[in-house]
Amino acid sequence: MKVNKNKQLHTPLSHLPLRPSTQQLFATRGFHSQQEVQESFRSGGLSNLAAELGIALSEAGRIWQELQSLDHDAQKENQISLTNRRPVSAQELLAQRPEGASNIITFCRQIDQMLRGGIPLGELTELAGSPGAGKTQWGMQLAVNARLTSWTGGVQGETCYIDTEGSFSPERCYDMAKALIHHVQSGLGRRRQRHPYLPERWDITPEDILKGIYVIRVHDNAALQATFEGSLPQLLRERAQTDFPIKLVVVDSIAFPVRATPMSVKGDDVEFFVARSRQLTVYANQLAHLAAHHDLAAVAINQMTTKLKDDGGELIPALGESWAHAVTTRLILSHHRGTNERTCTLAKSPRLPAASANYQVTSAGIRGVENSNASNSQASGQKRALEDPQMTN
Ligand SMILES: Nc1ncnc2c1ncn2[C@@H]1O[C@H](COP(=O)(O)OP(=O)(O)OP(=O)(O)O)[C@@H](O)[C@H]1O
Repeated sequence: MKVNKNKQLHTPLSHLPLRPSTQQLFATRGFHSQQEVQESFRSGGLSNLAAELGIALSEAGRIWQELQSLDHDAQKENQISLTNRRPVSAQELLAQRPEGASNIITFCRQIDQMLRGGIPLGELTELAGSPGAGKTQWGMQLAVNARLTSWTGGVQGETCYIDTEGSFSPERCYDMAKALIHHVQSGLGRRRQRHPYLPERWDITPEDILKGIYVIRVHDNAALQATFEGSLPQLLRERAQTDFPIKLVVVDSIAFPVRATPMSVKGDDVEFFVARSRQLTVYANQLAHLAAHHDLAAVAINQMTTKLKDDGGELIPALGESWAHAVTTRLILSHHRGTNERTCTLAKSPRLPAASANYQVTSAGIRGVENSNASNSQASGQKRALEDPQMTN
């Protein structure tokens, strides 16, 4: 049994937001503080911790990682509390919401309804899907849509597109931008009959839209880290005071560099896994922080992986549980074989019910599928452009 050496200096494990099964394990094996767990790890790595807890190495890795992510959250909370110690009521938080659109329209009516307006600003959204589901098409379409003006229900912003796979296509973006302008322009005449204050035309070219999409190509994890810590925050600051601040950051994909680049850790696979999960938690926190601080939508594109089960395999988003916990909203894209129809499923949201809606990839970009039986949006409430059937399809 482990002896409690320095209890008074450290928060008891029972006071930490750990999973009940982890709490119980620590209690039965005589671990009372984080310090004791760290000492066990330092003296012989995960295998020592696993032996002292009487569990498998992989389980010890998971528990170690659970503790590490708490450390990171605590650091972040400390940073925040240095600048803002006053509790804020929920009513104040609601009143502090910035004016104007708070979502990036997806251009698919049913998906916008499902998400109550589109991809939310101020938080991290994950788009996960199997190869060919249209993830990159989504990333580019959102980048184009982010430029929509406030009078079309848009957020009137620019995009930073972090391309880790080399799949960003300026030609495809150009086509989408052209189609978007055409779509807005062609509906304007009719809209002006009801809303005469609207301008006669949207004075913009596809080139203007492309100029507002900043692409950062990164080839490995080190470059991604440097981007999150340097060039991305710098770009956000530079654009913040302009008429078109960055309103969307797309990482396409977050999985590729993290899964492909070996982490600089010594030891076995479990330590590698722990280092990777920790790195992902840091990325998720950085993206969430930038999203909240700059009131932008952070979109991380993720791949799918097969989880082996007794009765076969199940396709789930890659990168594991701690990443899944860190994202605010999770959307899963799937492709119906033999058709162009695809489904977007809202798999995780802190405020919306689970739902799904269909979409297709067309030459003009991502578009909705009207009257689709497969659509199952339970969400009600529409916003701005959604009230106008001209804007989404
Ligand atoms: N100009 C276009 N017109 C119509 N469909 C297109 C066009 N360009 C791409 N697509 C369709 O988009 C799909 C590929 O989308 P995308 O590259 O976004 O997939 P992905 O989910 O990112 O895949 P991966 O994980 O392999 O990168 C294909 O089905 C392709 O046919």
